[in-house]
Amino acid sequence: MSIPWRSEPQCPRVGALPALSSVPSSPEMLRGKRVIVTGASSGIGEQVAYHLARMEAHLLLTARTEAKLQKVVERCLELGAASARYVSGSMEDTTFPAVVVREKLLCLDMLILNHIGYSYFNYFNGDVGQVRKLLETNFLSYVAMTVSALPMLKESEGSIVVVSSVAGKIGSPFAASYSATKFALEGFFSSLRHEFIIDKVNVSITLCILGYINTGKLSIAGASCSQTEPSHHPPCGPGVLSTPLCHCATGTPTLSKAWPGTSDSAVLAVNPGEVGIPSYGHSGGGKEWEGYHCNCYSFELF
Ligand SMILES: NC(=O)C1=CN([C@@H]2O[C@H](COP(=O)(O)OP(=O)(O)OC[C@H]3O[C@@H](n4cnc5c(N)ncnc54)[C@H](OP(=O)(O)O)[C@@H]3O)[C@@H](O)[C@H]2O)C=CC1
Ligand SMILES: CC(C)CCC[C@@H](C)[C@H]1CC[C@H]2[C@@H]3C(=O)C=C4C[C@@H](O)CC[C@]4(C)[C@H]3CC[C@]12C
Repeated sequence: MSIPWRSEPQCPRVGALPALSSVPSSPEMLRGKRVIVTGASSGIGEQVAYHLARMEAHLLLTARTEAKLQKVVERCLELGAASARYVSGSMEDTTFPAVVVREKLLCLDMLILNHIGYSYFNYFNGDVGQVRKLLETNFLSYVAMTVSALPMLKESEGSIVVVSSVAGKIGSPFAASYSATKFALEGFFSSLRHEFIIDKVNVSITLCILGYINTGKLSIAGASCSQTEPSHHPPCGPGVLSTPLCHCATGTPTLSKAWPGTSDSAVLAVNPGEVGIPSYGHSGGGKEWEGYHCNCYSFELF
């Protein structure tokens, strides 16, 4: 299996990624593209990696658990990845983002930032240290990865995909620290996108606003959800999600629509579910959420 990143003296141009919403996406669009997926050892990141593998991309996967990454890499190769390898390490380690990007590659077309550190979902317990740690993992490492990757992404006119959450758009109980990290992503990357436009930097930034996707990890203490399972109509899970997520990174916001109150097509809500979100939220331009389809639920306090 050829290693596409370091073996070539100069990065071959494999074609710029098309602007969002301009071209229908197809499996060919990512063939031969060099993509980093963070948090790829499980959940949504793992499924996105498999999807990219089927599209014959070159993959560099990261997470902490080497044994899991090894298995994911093997599966990606079986599924048709042009190449696949991993770097294990923790995004709590402030030196890790530069290690991943600068020491492991010369060329990059797409950076998919997806990992999250452990969060407890309960009343905020006053632990500032925990908030600081989560900001490091869920937010600052995204910034650091972006800074390290930007020279290569400018060269390839590539894309940055930031996986965020409904919790980064609206506050809900029991998610204060996690929510803060996702709001931070929104502020930083939306602002950066404007700067790229002003500076004519041809690197797209896509924020994916996800509702609840069942990866088997949810346990929320202190609250009961009005629905404890995600919608089964249509079936919903990380595998279902990976298709629209990859599409939104490459062209067509399938199964998605612009977030209410935004006109920027790069800000997408990607939700395969059809459960209506309660219509009390407001966003950006002050439009109501009413009619907005999202696979998530209202909380009820005990
Ligand atoms: N699932 C859902 O309902 C929703 C998810 N999202 C977003 O989707 C993305 C993926 O979520 P999901 O798949 O559920 O998450 P998972 O918990 O399933 O996966 C998290 C990934 O991040 C890795 N990871 C955890 N801690 C660290 C660390 N310190 N350094 C580096 N990597 C780490 C994990 O691997 P390892 O433990 O091996 O390091 C794993 O690969 C997240 O950004 C999340 O906010 C948004 C809305 C809803
Ligand atoms: C308007 C509000 C009532 C909406 C509330 C929506 C709530 C229920 C939704 C919005 C974002 C969702 C969480 C999320 O973003 C990421 C993860 C990580 C994953 O590993 C386990 C699931 C978890 C905790 C989701 C749980 C459900 C959350 C809090």
